Amino acid sequence: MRIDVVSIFPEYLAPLELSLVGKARTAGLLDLRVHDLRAWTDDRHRTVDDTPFGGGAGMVMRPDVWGRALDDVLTPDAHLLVPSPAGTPFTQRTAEAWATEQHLVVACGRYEGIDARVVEHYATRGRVTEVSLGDYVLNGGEVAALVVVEAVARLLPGVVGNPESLVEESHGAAGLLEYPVYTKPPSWQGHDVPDVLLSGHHARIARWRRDEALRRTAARRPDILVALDAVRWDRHDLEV
Ligand SMILES: Nc1ncccc1[N+](=O)[O-]
Repeated sequence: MRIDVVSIFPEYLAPLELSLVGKARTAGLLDLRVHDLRAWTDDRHRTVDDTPFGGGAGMVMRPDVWGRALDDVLTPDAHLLVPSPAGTPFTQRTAEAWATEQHLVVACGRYEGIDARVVEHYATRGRVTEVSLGDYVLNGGEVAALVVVEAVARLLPGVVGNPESLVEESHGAAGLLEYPVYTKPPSWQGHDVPDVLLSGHHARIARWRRDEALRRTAARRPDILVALDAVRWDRHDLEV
């Protein structure tokens, strides 16, 4: 998979050189390219923004600079992603879908955003998705780019050492939150590991883990339970 990220702060994406994503790149599983949007400016001051039509505070990123950048970076099968608080929510399901793509291009906007005609124009030529991490305002799309790249890259075959570890996760296939995890020592600061986990009784352990996932999800994310109408569970299991 190839991922291009375009930003006026390319150094913001430096953490992607590290760890998991770094390994994926050296293993040739991920071709990640980070670009400085200012490389496509056409003036001495390397200007990327201007005042908004219709007035209002802040600045808007110019369509012509983004157009030259995206014309260079996009390929016919690319999916253009534009992080924005006005985007559609990014979830594990989104990450799974995008992990099967050939080419993702992330356009990181700053200021008040990118001139709307950029999304409009490229939507006529290929797939474009305005995507949101959540209902809060960041100063730009770079943090979202880091999140999207990590969430997608870790799903690429061969990137995570043990694919099994991708299975039992929060927001995994069942959509529930993950159960609590423990390791040695069996007792720490007066807190003991639940006995069932030391029992070696796999069926009971699996049941306990499922119950804990349901309990946590009901307590912290009832919205997920409501959405998971397909989940077969009895309320009495939850004892909540
Ligand atoms: N929440 C956001 N704020 C600014 C830019 C991008 C954002 N996002 O969620 O992708």
